[in-house]
Amino acid sequence: MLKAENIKKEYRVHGKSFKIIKNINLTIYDGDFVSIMGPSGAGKSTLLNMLSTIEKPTQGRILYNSKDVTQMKNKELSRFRKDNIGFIFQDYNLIDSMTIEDNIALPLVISGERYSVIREEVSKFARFFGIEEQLGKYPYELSGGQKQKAAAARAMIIKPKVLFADEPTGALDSRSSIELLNCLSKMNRESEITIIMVTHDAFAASYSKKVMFIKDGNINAQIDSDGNRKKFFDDIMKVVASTGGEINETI
Ligand SMILES: Nc1ncnc2c1ncn2[C@@H]1O[C@H](COP(=O)(O)OP(=O)(O)OP(=O)(O)O)[C@@H](O)[C@H]1O
Repeated sequence: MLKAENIKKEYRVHGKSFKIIKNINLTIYDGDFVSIMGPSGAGKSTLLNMLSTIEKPTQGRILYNSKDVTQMKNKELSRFRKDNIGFIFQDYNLIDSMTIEDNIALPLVISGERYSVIREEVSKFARFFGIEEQLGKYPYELSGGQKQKAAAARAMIIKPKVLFADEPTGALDSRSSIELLNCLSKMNRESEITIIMVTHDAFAASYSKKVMFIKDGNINAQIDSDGNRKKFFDDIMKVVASTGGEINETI
């Protein structure tokens, strides 16, 4: 279980302070799939970065099964991330000079896994994401959708407990978005990995089980899916309309 208690984030720019996250409390249960939505500049990525331990809150606690990650020192935090957390970003963050196979394998190479295990795991995840044909290629030879699937395979190969995704479909066309969202949703169902995703896109959010809306640094609404994706999409759009939202409604 992941809990944020009274978290606040303030940035100081040229001596002026900006309160980006004002006071957020939330609980995310194991196996959940949560989207964070809200207008541009609302603090979605800032919240995601704090939940994923990339940034520390100015105040408040973030607890993973009662363990406060805001108190961890660098070494402990690195180990914690390596064992528990996966990331996918809008711009893939693949290493251009390495093949897709080597990109996906990288976390296991770093952790000193045996070569035979690495090969087996890479082909398992490449199969899951439907990119076996791309393993020998370099990132520039792939489409955006294929690159994002490779990035997702690389994030998943260490079997994280929580996968954080910041606008993972932001640069993808609708077909690639659907394929990626189907993979994420399947992974969430089958391996019970918790997924926390920032998105502008109500269609992408409709694949999750819960949407938290943030506005002006606070959570101002939260809705749950009853399993019917189309109905959930309509529910999301209603909240977006009522809170006045700047949110995409692709498809
Ligand atoms: N390191 C930083 N230093 C100063 N200000 C920052 C920093 N990171 C973010 N901000 C500011 O915090 C605010 C929220 O940024 P954030 O990226 O969390 O918003 P967002 O909701 O994810 O927006 P978008 O949808 O446009 O990506 C913005 O005004 C941004 O300029």
